[in-house]
Amino acid sequence: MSDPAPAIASPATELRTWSVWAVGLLVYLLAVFHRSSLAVAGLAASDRFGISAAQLATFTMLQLLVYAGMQVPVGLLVDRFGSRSVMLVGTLLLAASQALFAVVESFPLAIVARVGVGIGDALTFICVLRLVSRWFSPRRIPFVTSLTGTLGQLGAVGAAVPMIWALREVGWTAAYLGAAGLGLLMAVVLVLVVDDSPSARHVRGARLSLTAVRHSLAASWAHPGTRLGFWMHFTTQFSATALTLLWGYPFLVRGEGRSTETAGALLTLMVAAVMVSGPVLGWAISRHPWHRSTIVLAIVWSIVGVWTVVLLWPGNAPLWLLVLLVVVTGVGGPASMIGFDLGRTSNPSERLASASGIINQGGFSASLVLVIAIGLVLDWRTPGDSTAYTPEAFRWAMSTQYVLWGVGLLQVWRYRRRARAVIDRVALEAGATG
Ligand SMILES: N[C@@H](Cc1c[nH]cn1)C(=O)NCC(=O)O
Repeated sequence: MSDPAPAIASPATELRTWSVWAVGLLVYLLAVFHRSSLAVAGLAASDRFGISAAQLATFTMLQLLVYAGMQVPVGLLVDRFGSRSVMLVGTLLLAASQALFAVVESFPLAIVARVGVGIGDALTFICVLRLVSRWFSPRRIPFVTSLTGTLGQLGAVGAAVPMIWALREVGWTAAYLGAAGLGLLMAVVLVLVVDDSPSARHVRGARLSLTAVRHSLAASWAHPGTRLGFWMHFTTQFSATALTLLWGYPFLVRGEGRSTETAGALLTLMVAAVMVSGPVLGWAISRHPWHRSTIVLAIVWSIVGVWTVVLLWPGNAPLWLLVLLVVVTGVGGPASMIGFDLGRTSNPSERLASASGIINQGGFSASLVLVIAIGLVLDWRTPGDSTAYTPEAFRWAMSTQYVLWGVGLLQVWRYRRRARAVIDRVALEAGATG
């Protein structure tokens, strides 16, 4: 139920389409960069704000909380005001918040800045998804959507090495002001290049009233395809997100006895797995849209299987098993993008962004719950106030994932049956291939 296929005929139109996408992608990449820019600055942040490791983790949790909580309002805003306007506000807010983070020295003000980063970040991704569905033909949307999610993760890689370098060479304030400056630059490029659709600079939806909002959200949620998308997103990505945003490094070093270099290499390998599997999954679901949920179930069961072997392994898991773990878990990230495709084919164009917002909430809420649960269980299984977590404590903590997998798999299975009962397979496959 996406927009009618735009006629992508001339090379000039093709070039215009890919230019708009490239700018949208760069803005999303920058949002991921800002989101991740604190991960490598942990020690410097502790010194600057005089905070403990637990307070440092508050930054990550707060950002996730704000991001997840903003998804539905942002979806509604995008349907109402269009991608161009909302994305511009998001980019400026990200730049302003990073600039604030660059100059403040107190923990409460730093929290305000990170909340700003969370809101600005939330204003980005749904806009890019909406641009993709307006600019590309339905046949290309699943692949381009997947490519967007995948390439966007390079923002996290960009946040690692350059930020480590900048923090060391130019110091905290200049490093974060530099990051903010990139946002200003992108805002200018966005204004120059991005239009909401091939035929209009701005595409605005109907005015938002409380009743209209209620009806629109209720209609999206009532469709089993939207719910299936939500639970797919919920179930696939939390393991990878919790590892990359906070717990991967301590788990590999303290829980599995690996050196810091090996842990870093394993987490980099996870990003490589995302890069390779994203386009493959995008291609697979554009060829076999009816089997989207089967692909998701197979991936989630593989993630559960590998984690189970790692957690049951007596002593430290061997390196080959940890390699398998990060690769299979990493594939969960791009697999979550399949959820958005369910949203696209189950909702009319005018509420596509709000449906995407609902779906995007799934994975990030689950990730937030997991990040908190791991922290709580680690503290519970570690004597006193020590943060010298043992491998045994990590085994307990990582096992909390089974609750989320259990709920998610059950819901995917339930809504897959309901969605299949209402989706017209012939029309779906014709739309996807034609
Ligand atoms: N699951 C991510 C996208 C992704 C793709 N590969 C790895 N992760 C997602 O939902 N992204 C939304 C966002 O704002 O990043």
